[in-house]
Amino acid sequence: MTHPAAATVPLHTPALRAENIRKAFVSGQQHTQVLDGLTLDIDAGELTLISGPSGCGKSTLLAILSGLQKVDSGRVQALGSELGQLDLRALERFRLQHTGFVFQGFNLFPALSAFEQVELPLNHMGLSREEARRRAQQSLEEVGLAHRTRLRPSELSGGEKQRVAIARALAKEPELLFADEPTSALDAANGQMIIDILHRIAHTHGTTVLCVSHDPRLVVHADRVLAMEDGRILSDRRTRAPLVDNKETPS
Ligand SMILES: Nc1ncnc2c1ncn2[C@@H]1O[C@H](COP(=O)(O)OP(=O)(O)OP(=O)(O)O)[C@@H](O)[C@H]1O
Repeated sequence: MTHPAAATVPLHTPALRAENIRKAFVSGQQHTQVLDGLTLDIDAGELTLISGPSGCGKSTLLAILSGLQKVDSGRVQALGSELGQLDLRALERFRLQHTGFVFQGFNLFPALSAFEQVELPLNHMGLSREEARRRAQQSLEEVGLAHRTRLRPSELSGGEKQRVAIARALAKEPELLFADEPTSALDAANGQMIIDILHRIAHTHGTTVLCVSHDPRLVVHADRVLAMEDGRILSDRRTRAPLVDNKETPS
C-alpha cells in the first residue's frame, strides 16, 4: 500500500533539505562546533543512512532535520516547510502529523502492552478509536508482532521491543521516519531484521527514512549512504538507482 500523504510531496522534491547549517554547543568554557556549514538534500521514499564515528554530529543532524533542535544559522526545510519559521506549537503539530521516531533505547512505556504503545499517539493525533485500533493492529502485523500485541516491554525481547517502536512510528503514517541508532542495542539477527523493516517501509509506503548509525552492517541495506566526519559529509554514495531520475532533461 502506498501512503496517500506521500503523494503530497512530488518525488523530485527533496523531503528534507539543510542549507548551510551551523550548530555549536557551549558548556562552560567549552565551545563545540558540531556542524559547520552543512548542506544536504534527502530524497523522498528512500532509506538514507548517515554513518560516521562517535561524536561526529550524526544525532545532532538528525535532531535538527526532525525539528527537535534549532540551528544557529542556515535553513532547514522538511516537506517544503521552513522549520525555522514555525513557532513551537506549529513545530509540535508538524512533528505529530508528519514524523515518526525510532530510538536506540526503544522508549516504550513499561506499563503498556504493545498494542497500547502503538495506539496511544494515534489518540493524540485525534483519530477515532476504531481507526486508531485498526492502524495499531495493522502496524503490529506489518512488523511481525500480531501474536505479541498483549505483551508488555518486560515480556518482549530487544528486537521485539524495537519492532513495537517501529510499529508505533509507522501507525502514524508519517512521511518522515527518523531512526537514531536503531540497531545498536541488538544482536546481528535482530539488527538485520530492523533494518529490513525500515527499508521495506521506505519502499512500500513511500516514507522517507533517515537513519543514523555507526553500525557497518547497515550500509549494504540503505539506498544511500552518507559518511560523516567532524560535522561534514565526506562521501555520498548510492547503493542503487534513485526512484526517479532527478536530472533535468537536456534541451
Ligand atoms: N546538548 C549538548 N550539549 C553539549 N554538547 C553536545 C550536546 N549534544 C551533543 N553535543 C556534542 O556534540 C558533538 C556531536 O554529538 P552527536 O551526538 O551529534 O554525535 P554522534 O555522531 O551522534 O555520536 P554517537 O555516534 O556517539 O551518538 C559531541 O562532541 C557531543 O559531545
